[in-house]
Amino acid sequence: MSSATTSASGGRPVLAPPPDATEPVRHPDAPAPGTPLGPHYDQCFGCGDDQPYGLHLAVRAGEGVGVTAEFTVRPAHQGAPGLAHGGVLASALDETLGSLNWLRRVIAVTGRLESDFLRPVPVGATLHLSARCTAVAGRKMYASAEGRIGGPQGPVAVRAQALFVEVGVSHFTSNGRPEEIRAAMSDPDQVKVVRAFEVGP
Ligand SMILES: CCCCCCCCCCCCCC(=O)SCCNC(=O)CCNC(=O)[C@H](O)C(C)(C)COP(=O)(O)OP(=O)(O)OC[C@H]1O[C@@H](n2cnc3c(N)ncnc32)[C@H](O)[C@@H]1OP(=O)(O)O
Repeated sequence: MSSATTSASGGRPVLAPPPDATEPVRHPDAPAPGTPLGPHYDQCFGCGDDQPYGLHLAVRAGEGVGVTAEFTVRPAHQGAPGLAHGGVLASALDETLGSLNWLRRVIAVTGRLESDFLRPVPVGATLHLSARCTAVAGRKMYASAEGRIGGPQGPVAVRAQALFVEVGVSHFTSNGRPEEIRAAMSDPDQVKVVRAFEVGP
């Protein structure tokens, strides 16, 4: 196995939780299963309503620390003629996985995302996504996701494993552009402000 996919100690794959990892805990105030989470930021490429070429991913809370989502591939998302671009599919997986943090009420960003592309996804197809948090170790959250085509029980077209790392609000306020931060903080939808600046996706 290459050094890119193994840890420095013991040869454990970097996306395998360490032995002291714990079960993920759903926050008591997490939305009930089936509740749409809505966009966390209107300009988000993954879920924002104000991104004309964005994915407009519709994520719903699932059981435990799990979510489901749908993404319909549009012509703007092509790589090969008539087929979704792999980077766009990885974005859909990333956004779905990132939404898990809202159920834990933790601010976290993607540290590592490993994707498998198993079947081509045509324009017009709807990708039925599901993601779940598998373990937590300190600031690290381990999670996996898959996307099926032809229906929620259809064949798996894409899947991913990911590591998210908990960060403070300063991750955004120190690194993001001030104009976007100001605009997002003045959003009259205070739930969105809390998600963007106190919790994340
Ligand atoms: C303005 C609006 C705001 C909106 C907010 C909503 C969010 C929206 C997002 C929505 C979109 C969806 C989501 C998105 O797209 S989020 C956007 C994409 N992600 C990023 O931009 C993150 C960029 N990276 C960083 O900022 C830093 O590298 C982070 C914060 C990740 C870590 O740097 P930091 O200095 O803080 O911590 P550390 O280096 O001590 O690491 C801590 C631990 O983690 C382990 N580790 C780290 N990296 C990796 C790796 N690659 N593989 C394996 N392990 C890794 C590391 O070994 C260590 O483990 P241990 O030694 O403790 O055992």
